[in-house]
Amino acid sequence: MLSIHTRIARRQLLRHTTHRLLSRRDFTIAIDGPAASGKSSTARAVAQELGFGYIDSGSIYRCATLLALRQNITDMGEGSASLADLISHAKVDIKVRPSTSHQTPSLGRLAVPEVQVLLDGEDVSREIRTPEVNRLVAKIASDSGIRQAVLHIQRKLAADAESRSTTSRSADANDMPGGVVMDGRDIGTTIFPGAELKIYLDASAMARAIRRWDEMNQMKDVTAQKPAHDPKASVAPAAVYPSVEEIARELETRDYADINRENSPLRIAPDAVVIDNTNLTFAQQVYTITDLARERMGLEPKHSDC
Ligand SMILES: Nc1ncnc2c1ncn2[C@@H]1O[C@H](COP(=O)(O)OP(=O)(O)OP(=O)(O)O)[C@@H](O)[C@H]1O
Ligand SMILES: Nc1ccn([C@H]2C[C@H](O)[C@@H](COP(=O)(O)O)O2)c(=O)n1
Repeated sequence: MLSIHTRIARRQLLRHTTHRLLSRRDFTIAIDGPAASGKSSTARAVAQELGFGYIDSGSIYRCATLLALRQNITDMGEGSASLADLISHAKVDIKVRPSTSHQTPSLGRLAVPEVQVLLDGEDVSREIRTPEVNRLVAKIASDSGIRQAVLHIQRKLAADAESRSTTSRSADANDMPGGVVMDGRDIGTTIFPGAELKIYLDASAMARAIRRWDEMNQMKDVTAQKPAHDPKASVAPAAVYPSVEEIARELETRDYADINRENSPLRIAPDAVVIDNTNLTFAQQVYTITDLARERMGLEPKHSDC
């Protein structure tokens, strides 16, 4: 026979555990915005700060595009159904590796986890970001059959987001409900219209193009620093790296396609918080979002001074 105290303690433990289980995916943060506005770097840092899972929805469209290129499907009229079938039967996985160090000078000291994208077990993280994929992805993403297939993958990945959460939660993250941060173009409008926090991240077209250009040049520098005996170390010819103007044109073309497509176009959700980060530091934009999330979870904001 259990004592009354033991029974009360057990009941409290059960209630606490149930609350923790129920609240694992209680909080969803949707981050939408145009290309290169900082969505994925911000979403990853926010996820790590809050100990949430992270899903890069654009990478799923990129996987579909890679499949299309590999199968030579470029006509979305005829190929749509077979590509939708291919992607819906493929296993897309997004693995987050927690980071403790800053990645680039522009990001300061904030940790931005690395993300690995697996397509049927193959690491395609680099292959889905090639110029060929960049050129085709907006066309693939405008197809309604593909969007429907990707929607199911997105919701499934979110459902087991807990296994994706960054393992090194910040000091007080254990007191928080679980959650997921997903970035894309239609997360707050279509995928999770009930998300607890919706952010529309924007920046001027020139700031976005310069940041992308900087990013490419940093990668070029890293490649150049590899030892000369490494056969993979040869620096790609300069012509491979586009100018800021070319990058700006590519971003503009992609934004135009994303905003003007019929299915689930890029829109600002009516209840979204719009953050223009043209003149913000990376830390300012990340902490603005984590503090908004903390407030909505009933917790004290931590960075009201930055
Ligand atoms: N406030 C900021 N100041 C300076 N650089 C920033 C800032 N925010 C993000 N960046 C940088 O801008 C670049 C683009 O960011 P990111 O890749 O996160 O954009 P994105 O919106 O996810 O892009 P895409 O839609 O093409 O996937 C990255 O190099 C990132 O480090
Ligand atoms: N929820 C989403 C996410 C992405 N897309 C499209 C739009 C982009 O052109 C493409 C690649 O996205 P990125 O990796 O650059 O974020 O995928 C979309 O339509 N909906």
